[in-house]
Amino acid sequence: MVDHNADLPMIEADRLSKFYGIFAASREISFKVHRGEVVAFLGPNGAGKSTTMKLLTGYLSPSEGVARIAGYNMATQRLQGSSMLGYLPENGPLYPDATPHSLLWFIGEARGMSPAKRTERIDAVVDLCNLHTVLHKPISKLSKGYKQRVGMAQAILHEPEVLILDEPTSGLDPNQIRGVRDMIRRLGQEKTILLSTHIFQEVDALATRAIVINEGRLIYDGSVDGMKQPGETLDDAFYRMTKGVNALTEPASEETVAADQSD
Ligand SMILES: Nc1ncnc2c1ncn2[C@@H]1O[C@H](COP(=O)(O)OP(=O)(O)OP(=O)(O)O)[C@@H](O)[C@H]1O
Repeated sequence: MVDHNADLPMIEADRLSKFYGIFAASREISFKVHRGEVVAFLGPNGAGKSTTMKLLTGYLSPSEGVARIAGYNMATQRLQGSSMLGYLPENGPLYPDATPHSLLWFIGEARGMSPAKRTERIDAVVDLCNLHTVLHKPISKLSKGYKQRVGMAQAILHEPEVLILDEPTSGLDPNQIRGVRDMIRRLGQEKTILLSTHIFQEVDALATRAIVINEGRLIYDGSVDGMKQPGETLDDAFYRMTKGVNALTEPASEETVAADQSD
């Protein structure tokens, strides 16, 4: 039985690790996100953000550690945890042959909603995500922006308290980015949200707290402003913390490499 008190973390990574052979995609990641927080999940390409999000949602099983959503262990109580959770995966919704309407209908059914409730909720998310014009087109034929909106619609269909959003604005045009950001801002007034992004403007606009991972390990968990040293932008702070991993810069000089290895 889960104790639903106000202090219960809505998202909890408890020493989560995922190994592929000897490679650790994430290693002993621990953090808690409390009700009403909007937290940015940052890290260079390949840092382990999507892996950690998949572990938290129960989509992947951890090699070690426990993922909890609203106190439910996602390995042993996944159904209960999933009922509280909406997840936008990195590559948007699957089922390319479905239409947004048939996908939402199917997901509503799978989540145990009555036909009347399904109709009511589909109408609501179609309005919220502005899907009217594409409702009966195959998802495979939709633009990236519309696919992403269908992904958001399926994530919020059952009015979950917790949202895990993996790069919700990636590949969108500036107007679509603004629309998705506005939606996240509105949802953030009521929900607990963990969102990964590479757009620092988005971090400043939406989140008050940031969790940074690099090479599978958690390297920062604190306020967004606390990441920055005096005079630094968020961009500078991220570069310093992750040492320019994956940055498209000139190869480091031997001196720099030697200095890097000494710490
Ligand atoms: N199934 C798998 N088998 C082997 N390695 C994997 C597998 N899935 C992910 N990885 C590796 O784990 C590491 C972390 O990947 P992950 O997708 O979690 O990174 P990410 O931080 O989300 O990156 P991005 O910003 O590019 O989306 C990468 O090096 C990736 O190649």
